[in-house]
This record gives sequence, C-alpha cells and structure tokens, in this order.
Amino acid sequence: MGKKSGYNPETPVFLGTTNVSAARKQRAWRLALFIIFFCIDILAALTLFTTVHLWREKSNFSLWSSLKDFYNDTSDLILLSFTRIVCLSGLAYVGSSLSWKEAVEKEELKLKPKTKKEEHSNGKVTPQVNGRHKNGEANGERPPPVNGKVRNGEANGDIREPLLPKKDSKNEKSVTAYEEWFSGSSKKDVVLFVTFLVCTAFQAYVGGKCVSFYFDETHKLFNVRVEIWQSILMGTTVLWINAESSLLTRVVDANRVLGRALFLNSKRNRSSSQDSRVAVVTNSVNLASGEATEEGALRGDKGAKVDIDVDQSTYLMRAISLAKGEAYLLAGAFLCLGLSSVSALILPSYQGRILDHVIQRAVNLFRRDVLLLVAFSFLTGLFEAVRNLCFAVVGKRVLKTLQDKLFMGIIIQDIAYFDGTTSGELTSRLTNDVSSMAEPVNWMLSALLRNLISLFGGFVMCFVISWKLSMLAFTTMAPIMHITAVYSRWSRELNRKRYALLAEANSAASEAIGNVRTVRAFSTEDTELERFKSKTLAAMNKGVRDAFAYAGAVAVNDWLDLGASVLILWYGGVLVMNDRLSAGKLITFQLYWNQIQSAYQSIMSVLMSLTRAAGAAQRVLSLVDALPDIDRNAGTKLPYLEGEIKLEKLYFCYQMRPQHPVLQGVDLTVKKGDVCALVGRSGGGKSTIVHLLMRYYDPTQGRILLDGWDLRDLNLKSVHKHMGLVAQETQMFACSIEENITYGLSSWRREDLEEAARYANAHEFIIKFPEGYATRVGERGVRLSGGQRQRIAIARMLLRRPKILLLDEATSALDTESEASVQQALDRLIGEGGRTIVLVAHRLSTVRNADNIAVLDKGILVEQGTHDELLMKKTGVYEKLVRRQLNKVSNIIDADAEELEAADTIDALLDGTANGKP
Ligand SMILES: Nc1ncnc2c1ncn2[C@@H]1O[C@H](COP(=O)(O)OP(=O)(O)OP(=O)(O)O)[C@@H](O)[C@H]1O
Repeated sequence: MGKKSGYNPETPVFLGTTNVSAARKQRAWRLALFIIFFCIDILAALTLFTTVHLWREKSNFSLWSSLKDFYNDTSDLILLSFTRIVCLSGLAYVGSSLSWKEAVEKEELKLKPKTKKEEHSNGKVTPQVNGRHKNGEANGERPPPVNGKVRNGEANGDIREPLLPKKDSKNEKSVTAYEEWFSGSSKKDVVLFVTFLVCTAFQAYVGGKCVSFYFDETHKLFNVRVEIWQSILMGTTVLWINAESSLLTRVVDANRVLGRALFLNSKRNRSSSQDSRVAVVTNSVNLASGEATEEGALRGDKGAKVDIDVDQSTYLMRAISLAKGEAYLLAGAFLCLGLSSVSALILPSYQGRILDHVIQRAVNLFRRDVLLLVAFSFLTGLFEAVRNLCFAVVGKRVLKTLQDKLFMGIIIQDIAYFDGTTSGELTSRLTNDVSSMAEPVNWMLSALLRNLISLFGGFVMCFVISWKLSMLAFTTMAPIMHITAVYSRWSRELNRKRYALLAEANSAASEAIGNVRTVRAFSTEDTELERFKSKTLAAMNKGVRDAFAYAGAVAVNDWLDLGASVLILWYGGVLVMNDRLSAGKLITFQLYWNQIQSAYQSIMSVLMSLTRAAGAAQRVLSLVDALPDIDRNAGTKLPYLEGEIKLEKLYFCYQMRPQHPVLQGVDLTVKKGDVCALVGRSGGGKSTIVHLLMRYYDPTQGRILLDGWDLRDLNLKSVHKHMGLVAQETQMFACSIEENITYGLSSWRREDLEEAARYANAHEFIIKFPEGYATRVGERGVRLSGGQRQRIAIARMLLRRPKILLLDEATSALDTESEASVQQALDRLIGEGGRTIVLVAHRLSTVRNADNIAVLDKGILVEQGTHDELLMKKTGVYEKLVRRQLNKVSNIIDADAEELEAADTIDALLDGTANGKP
C-alpha cells in the first residue's frame, strides 16, 4: 500500500513546526551536497592542472594568452572550473537563502503567539468555543513582515514583528503588490535565469575551446590517448554544468515548494489565528475559527487534509507500481524494447558505411551491408510491433486498476468529504483525470526507455566518431534542457489548475442535468449554459496559454537544434576537407545526431505528458491515498445489539459551517425497545442526531453509546447490520424495484421481500406495474412518485429487520391515507417488540405514541417526556408546536369548508345554467 496522506486523529498535527524542522533537515542536506559538489569541482580543476601544467615549462605560461589561445592550453578550463565554483555556489546560495528566508519568515510569523491586543483588534472579545478563542483578527489573516515597518495600532508598546501596512493606502498597496511579486517566485526565477546564462556561456566557451584544442603529444601523461582523456574531461564538464544547474534549480525549487507549502498552510490556517500549530485539521479548530475550509479540498471527518505533491518522478514511480502486476508482459515488452533499440542503433552506422562503399566503389561490401541493413530494419520493425502490443495491453490494464482504486478511494471517504465536493467533480476525477493519468502509461515507459537507449547510444557513437564534433554539437544541449525544464515546471502547475477547472465544468454540467426539471421550471437553461461555458472557457484559456508556451519552448529548442546541425555541417565539412574525417562518417555522425535529437524530443514530449499526467495524478492519487478518518473496518464487531442508545453531552458542528454549532450538549437516553421521537423547529438538529447515530460524522465533543459501547470503538460495518435508516430524501438506484429493496443483501427470500413491501404499503402499487417488482425506477427513482419512493425505502429497511430503526421523516412524502397504513406497519413492527426506534417527525400523529419525545431547539435539548407530560407544561416548546399544528389543521379545515362552500355555489350556478336560469 502506498503512502497515506490520512490524518491520524490520535496525534495532533503541528504542520508548521513539522515543516520548519523538515525544512531545516533539507537545508542541512543541501549544504552537504554543496560541499560535495565543491570538493569534486576542486578535484576536477586540480586534475586538469596537474595533467597539463605540472609538465609544462613554467616560462611559457601566461594566463591571458592561454585564455585566447584556442589551440594549446587548458588553463582557461581551470579558470573556468574555479569561476564555476564561485558563480554557481554563490548563485545557489543566494537563490536558496532568498527562498529559505522567505519561507521561514512566513512560518515563524505564524508560529508567534498573538498578543492580547491583537485579539481585541476588531473591537470585540471573541467567544470561546471548545476552550479556544475565536479568531480575533479582522479577517483572520496575518500579513507578512516587511522592511521594519510597524503596523498601525502597534505603537502602544506592542512588541511584535514589523508587519505590512494596512491595505487601504493606495501607495502602500502598490508597494505591497511589488514586494509580493518580487519576494515571490520572481526573485528565484531571476537567480535561475542568471545561472542559466552563466552555464550557457561556460558551455559555449567549452565547446569552442574543445573543437580547436590541440594537445602537445610531448607532454603526454599516462599511456592513454589524449582525445579520449580530453573527451572524458570535456564530457564531464558538460554534464557537470548541467548537473549543477539542475541541482540549483532543485535547491531553489525545494525552497519554493517549501515556501509555497508553508504559504498555503498559512492560508489554510488563517482561520485558526492564535496558534497556527493546531490550525490544520480538527473540527474544534474549525469551530474556533468560524471559517469553513475551502470547497473541494480533500478532507476527512477530522478536518482538511493536505494533498500529496505529485511531481514527475513520483508519478513515474506510481505508474510503475501500478503496472507491477503485469510483470510478465512488461518483461517481454522490455526485452523487445532492448532488442529493437539496439538494432535501431546499428542502422545509421550501416547507412554511413554503405555511403563510403559507394564512394569507394566497393561492390561486394556494398551488397553485404545493404542486406544487413534490410535484416536489421526488419528485426527493428518486428520487435517494435511486439513491444507496442505488450505496452498497450499493460496500459489498458493499468487504466482499469486505477479506475477501480480511485472509485474505492472515493467511496470510502468520510461523509464530511462529500459535504465539501460535488458528484460532478468526482466523476471528472474518475473519467478525465484517470485517463489523463493512465494514458501516458500506454507508451510512456516504452518511449522513455527506447529513447533513453537511443540518446545514450547515439551519444556514445557520436563521441566515438568525433569527440570534437560532439563537443561542438553538445554546446546547445544545456540551454535546451534548461528551457524544457523551466517550461515543464510551469506547465505542470498550469495543467493542475486546468484539470480543476474542467472538474468544475463537469460539476456544473452534472448539477444542471441532475436538476433538469428545476432548470426547466425556472427557464434557467441560459444561466446554466453560461456557468458551464465560463468554466470551459477558463480551462481552454489555460490550455491555450500552455500551447503558446509550449510552442515558444519548442521554437527556441528547434532553433538551437538547427543551429547545432549547422555547426556540425560546418565543422564536419572542415574536417572532411582536411581529410581528418570521411564523408561517410560525417553522414553517420549526422544520422546519430538526428537520432539523439529525435530521442531527446521524444523524451521531452514524454516529460511534457508526464508533466500533464502528474497534474492529473495529483488529483487522483490524493484521493487514492487518503484514508478516511472514520475507519469502517476497525473496532469491535458486535454479533448482537440490544438496542440501547445513549447520547452524552453531544456537541457537533459541520465542517462546512464551523461557525454554526448544530448540537450543544445533548443528553438523551433511549432504552432498548423504546420509541423516541425527535421533534422541534426546522434546523434544530434532529436529522443531525440521526447522522451521528449512523456515524456519518463523529461528534465534536461528547459520545454516543450503543449498549454501553462508545460508537467510535465499534466496527461500523457490524453496527450498520443492526441498524435501518429511512432518510429524509429517499435514495434510489437506477435498477429494478426488487434490486432496490434487496439492496446490499446477499441472500433473501421472495416471501420476505413481498412481506416487507406489504408492511410498507408498497406491494399494491408495485404489482400494478406491468413488470411488477422488475420495474426499473430510473435514475434516483425519477420514474416513481415521492410517496412510492419512500415506501420502497421503508420496505428496504424493513426487510433487514434491524434492531435499531432510524426514521428521518419517513412518512413525510406520504398522503394521509398512505401514512396511516405505513404508520400501521410501523406500529406492527414496534408491537413485535425488541426494536429501538428513533424517529424524526413533524406530524403530531406520528409522534404522540412515542415512549419519549425529545424536543430540540437550536441544537439544545429543551424538553423531553411523553406526549401527555409535555402537554402538561403549558408554556413548553412542545405545547406550542402542538398548538401551532392544531391551528394549522383547523385552518385547513376552515379552508376546506370555504372551498366546499365555493364548490357548492359553483355547482348551484352550474345547475342553474343547466336549468336555463341566469
Ligand atoms: N452537511 C451539512 N453541512 C453544513 N451544515 C449542515 C449540513 N447539514 C445540515 N446542516 C445545518 O445544520 C443545522 C441542523 O440541520 P438538521 O438537518 O439536523 O436539522 P433538522 O432539525 O433535521 O431540520 P428539518 O426538520 O428541517 O429537517 C441546519 O442549520 C442545517 O443548515
């Protein structure tokens, strides 16, 4: 199982502190790397120096002339090495410390405890919820420090970090915006750009130097060929520059990512004001903050979670791990890949040789090599075909595995997660994101490996043919690599946003389609279309921006590439004309160079797809990896349930509305076999109690006991076996009535099914349908009436014969007649005894016979007792509710009477008309 990003409720998460200490570790690690790099650089420089200068006549040595001298000296390379050490280390240090400082300042500022004054900064003392103060700041935001300025209201002895000026001053606002801009990623981008220029200049210089370099054979050191020795050194230099540049990018990026993570956390944690270390995930913190967590964010029952960060390498590793089950197919594919790559690598050398044979008129050799070329071409094609087949099959299987895993990841999430997201967003992840993530797997692994083989094979072949020509050609490699790296980082972020927008579009579409009747009723088709179009437009704009940037990156890379080809032809032509290289070899070199280029382009396009796929993968894998906070499989399994329910000091608020306490210290006991009715005004928290009994959420404070067991210690699956719920909104699946009633049961008897339907007063209407129980109900049961849906839901619950029945306005959609018969059925069920029933109802007729009536008002249990006991309290809430309902009934009766009168008049009039009276 992969790394889980779930939040462990047992261990409080101090994200800020964790990040800072992790960052400190990272810093130490980077420092060590710098030192190692530094030492290797010195070593490389000393090697150059000893191999060349120790054996030179000192009198001849002049640094300036050697710098200009492209034929004899390498002192410039020594100088180059030292310059590189100084420049790159310096730049790395600057880049690293800039972003580091920024990150730490932000985090330290957040960690600083607030002064009392700040708590009162908006002129009021904030109330305590769960022992925490509410956010005292005006908007819960803490601005970062800037240039020693003191924020208004802090001149009164408040010793704190200087903070940003208030945003209401225009001037200051522009300074802030500039500071924001320049203290953000731009500073680091400037550093990176300078590094890039320095590296490229070094690279060009090394290239120029290498092609003209001539080593004096008399000073030959060991018994190795000078070209090989030099090519190794030069090659190392080229790679070295790239390595340092990419290390620098990584270092700066690591800090940037860290800074961003901290910044994001600070955004997320704004809500928690006082102590941002406890700001991340708990409901109590949300309560304290009074701010809801961002919609669409990953969250569990205990609060928001941090999405995992998926970069290209993580994506690649995960893609490989997904394909682990296909080991045999992959082995075959890799074998074919290796064979086809090797034979493809041999082809150019035969092409060059054939050309040389043509020039030399060597007919026999010409024929032999043509035949070999045909054979190698055939083998290459064959291996390629098998490889493609294997990878395509692996890709399809990986897609399926991923879809299954994601669906699993979604369906097990806490209900709190679904409160903050939409089904459209989730289906978008299941379709768009999954295919965007899995699609590259089809060809990516093979393309990557094939092209890597071509790249390195071509690289070696080029050096074997002419190291000088290679050094010249490779001058363009570093800039190309850098441009590609910069683009791919930028594009990854952009694509992540694009996918999020596509998901929003999907969500808007599915919402409109799901509520199509309301849309039609209000004629809001155009509004819905606009909503959808605005999202697709935003997504398209991002895609177009990406396309522009991609085209720009490709154009620059192509120019550099073409420039390298011109260099090859120019210098290669000079070598051929000076008889230092054959025309065939020049052609072969050119072919290998083309091969390197196309391999490189392919690798880049793989990396681009990787980049895009990583964006989608982040959204997919965050969910796949996220463990729900409420584990349905953990806890003690109860084989039997007596049915006693106890709520102890129950406090609760929903994550999406943390400022609104829904339950406030509810104490309630329902004895086994009793019927408890929850009544009260709308929004009082009745359904919430039912949700907590089903453990859709855990209470913020207090506990729920079932037969004396804390619900949190019980195995939820086993508890649900003994519980039956008919929810306020009946949920149907788009299948037959029979499948809906027997939903979730592995075995059942026909008689039981029909009996349950009869109990629920559903049998009669079901058998009137031509297809009876096989009638399909449509999506969410749209082909049934509300009352029919509710009766099917009741039958579904009754068939399970649960120990605890939870009826959340189970009869609300029934007419008086049906209600009476369903009530009769419920009474019969109650009469059977041994069942505890908690019912939420508005109708007096439903609750009056309950053993205990609990009256909830604004989340507080204000009264409880039997119907008669509660009516005795003349000024009680229940009494008022009853009185209001009776008034309503009498109004209805009056209205009916008026209606009857009116009808009589109409009838009389009609009769009169019929009788020819006026
Ligand atoms: N998922 C949710 N996220 C945020 N707030 C919610 C959520 N569900 C309910 N609420 C809020 O919680 C409060 C209590 O809701 P609840 O459904 O428990 O009330 P109720 O007493 O059952 O009302 P009614 O009789 O109208 O069904 C309401 O103010 C409601 O707006």
